[in-house]
Amino acid sequence: MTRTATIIGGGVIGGGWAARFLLNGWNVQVFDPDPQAERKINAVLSNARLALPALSDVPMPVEGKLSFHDTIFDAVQGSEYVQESVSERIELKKKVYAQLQQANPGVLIGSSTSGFKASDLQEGSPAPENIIVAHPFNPVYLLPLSEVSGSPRNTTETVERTAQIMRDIGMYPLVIRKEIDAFIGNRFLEAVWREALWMLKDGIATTSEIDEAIRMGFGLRWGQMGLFETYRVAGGEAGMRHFMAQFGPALKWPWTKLMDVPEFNDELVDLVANQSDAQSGAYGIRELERIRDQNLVGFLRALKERNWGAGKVLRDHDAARAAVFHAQTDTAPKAEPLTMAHMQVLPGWIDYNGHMTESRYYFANSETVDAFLRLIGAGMDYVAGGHSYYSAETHIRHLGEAKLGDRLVGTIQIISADEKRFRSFVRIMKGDEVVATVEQLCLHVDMAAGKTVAASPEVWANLKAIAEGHAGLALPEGAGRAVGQKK
Ligand SMILES: NC(=O)C1=CN([C@@H]2O[C@H](COP(=O)(O)OP(=O)(O)OC[C@H]3O[C@@H](n4cnc5c(N)ncnc54)[C@H](O)[C@@H]3O)[C@@H](O)[C@H]2O)C=CC1
Ligand SMILES: C[N+](C)(C)CC(=O)CC(=O)[O-]
Repeated sequence: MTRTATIIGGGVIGGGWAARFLLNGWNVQVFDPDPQAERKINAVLSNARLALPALSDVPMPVEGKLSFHDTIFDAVQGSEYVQESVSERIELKKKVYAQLQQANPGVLIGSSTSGFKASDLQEGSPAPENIIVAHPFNPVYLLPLSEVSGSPRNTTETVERTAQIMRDIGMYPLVIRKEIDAFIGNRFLEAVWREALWMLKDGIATTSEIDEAIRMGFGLRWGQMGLFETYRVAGGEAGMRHFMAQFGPALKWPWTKLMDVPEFNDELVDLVANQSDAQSGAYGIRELERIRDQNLVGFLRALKERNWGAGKVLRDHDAARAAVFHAQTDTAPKAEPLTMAHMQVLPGWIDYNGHMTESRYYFANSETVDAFLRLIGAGMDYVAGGHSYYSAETHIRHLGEAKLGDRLVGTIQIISADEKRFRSFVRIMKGDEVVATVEQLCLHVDMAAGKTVAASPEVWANLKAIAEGHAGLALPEGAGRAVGQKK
């Protein structure tokens, strides 16, 4: 059954949450009194639709339904979880909770607050145990971190339930073990922000120079190793102890002005805003958001490739969603082509003609055949034992078009098989339409010897059972055809 989340406050952060829930298949019910809220959320959603699916290697869930409501009462009906993202004013947040808890007693409320502790937010509530902090980072639809911070009034179950909801939408819940203002991320960022303001105020650097110092250097390191792992490496072979011995004394040197806060006045605002306009004013905000998103997708893809940091979260989320599709594949012989793979045309699969690029048809065949090999017992364990199937010949026919977001299914029919080979006919289906067929000959090889040999008795028995099931099927139209022009 489709799950439902309520978003109260549809600004920068509420819009990002709405996109993350929707693209992960949840229905989303929004309340925001701003008449522009619907337009703004749709603008965020358009950017998110381009970015989030580009991180996925398995089909995205079917997008949930987005609805806008005139009252908090309506917006929270039938909802399993509320993400509150109204402006950072504690009285406003508490007023919203009172209305939510009256309309839907027992509903779990996560707050996006950047700094209020859960115990502050819970004050005066009849059900404080159902209010917790789930603090995200912008853009919420791409960055996985959600700082989950409860008070002693929250039960362990509530904390875990919140964390699980975050995981369900592909996030990384970092449960904060001790209640503090601003949690971990913002406590850290606030220190950096103060130092940057001091450098501007003292005329040491411009906004642009400070940004270059970050993005040309340590910012790149932080995104993949954080602070401590980075410094451990900086200690050389002696690691962290050597690093501490070398740089520990600097803690007492006047490197930072952390204890002091620059006076916040119009002069400071003008200084920062004018320099920022000069630095980045040539771009519109939505344009900057798209540039940021594309860069983040590239970084995150690189991390995913290495199964490292935030990239590991992406892989785990893919694996959880892939399990749903695996449950919809065939697991036993039958007298029909077997459904082996479910795919979705993702942004990186599109070519300059605006449709699925040709190499992805080969990929779609590989996904289908690899799943088939796992089914007959020739998966990765078998390969680790030194035997595998290699493809010897492949013929792809393009019969239709697949466009961004299309959902594809790969079916396989075994045309012939013996102990040393099989000839397969894969249909790449979009609904009932066959968009491509891929005919292939695969040979069973001894990988060390580099030659064709008979498959193990178990693998051959499984393959034979499927081939016998398909023996009565007609030779598919197009099978055995050579490449050529019709006369
Ligand atoms: N902007 C950021 O970088 C981040 C902000 N946050 C937190 O997220 C929350 C929201 O911040 P932003 O989205 O940046 O602010 P925003 O100003 O973009 O959006 C706030 C939204 O709340 C709406 N609102 C005001 N009163 C309301 C009410 N009674 N009911 C429903 N909606 C109401 C406003 O109309 C507005 O659309 C804050 O608690 C903030 O600290 C958390 C992480 C990052
Ligand atoms: C500036 N901010 C305090 C609202 C930032 C955050 O809360 C997290 C972020 O996205 O940097």
